[in-house]
Amino acid sequence: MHLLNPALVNEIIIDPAPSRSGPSAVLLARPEAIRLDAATTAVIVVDMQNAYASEGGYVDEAGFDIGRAAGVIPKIAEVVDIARAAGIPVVFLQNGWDSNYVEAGTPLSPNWHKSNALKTMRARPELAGKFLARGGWDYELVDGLHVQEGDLRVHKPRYSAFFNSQLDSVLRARGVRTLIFTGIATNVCVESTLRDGFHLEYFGVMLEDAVHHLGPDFIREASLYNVEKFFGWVSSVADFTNAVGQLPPKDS
Ligand SMILES: NC(=O)N/C=C\C(=O)O
Repeated sequence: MHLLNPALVNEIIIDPAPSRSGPSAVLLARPEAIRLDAATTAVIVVDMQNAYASEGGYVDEAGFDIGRAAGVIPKIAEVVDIARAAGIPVVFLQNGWDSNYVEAGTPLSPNWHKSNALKTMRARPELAGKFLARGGWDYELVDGLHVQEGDLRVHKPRYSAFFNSQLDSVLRARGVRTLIFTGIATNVCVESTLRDGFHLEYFGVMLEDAVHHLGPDFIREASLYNVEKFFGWVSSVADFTNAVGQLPPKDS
């Protein structure tokens, strides 16, 4: 059974899994609508850690404006709840390294030079060991977003979650084809992961009101443009809610 939005019947609808047999729904998106179902879709929550959205976390201490970051937390909570109810897997990504920063690399790694967390800790030795270390507060997910039974948690040591992590195998093992992206930062880890997903043949959809950027507002526009034009699709929490609402509840 395919539940179509009648308003879309004459529009282009991208179908990442045309041989599916179960119910599907149409997610309104730019530049085209995209068909999704619970069996081949996953929600990816990128790095919603204290580091990126809480006062006193890495990004705040490094001098970025985190004023609007907290605003995406309830949006993401909504997306995650809706996905769980429909049986769509939710993957929480967490960015960082072991507490000795071995995984962060040495001066032979560009990460050692470009990571603003590492740079800030080197510049301010009183902060050494504080940022993005597994086991620490900075690494933990923000209050308001919690891994629940049935969710997946994937650790990642670089901006793209497809490098040196289990993400690709976790997704392929479940037959996932479409990735719904939420989290921080639109222009860094979200975009990097969506781009690498494109090259691995995943269909990436960014929910524009469930992501937040690092840097000036023009970078958000640039990132959304890149996704819409070259790497995937852009949709919203309301459209995701509407589409998933057309799917049967989990175990029904
Ligand atoms: N989660 C991210 O987008 N991170 C961006 C920068 C960093 O981790 O230093």
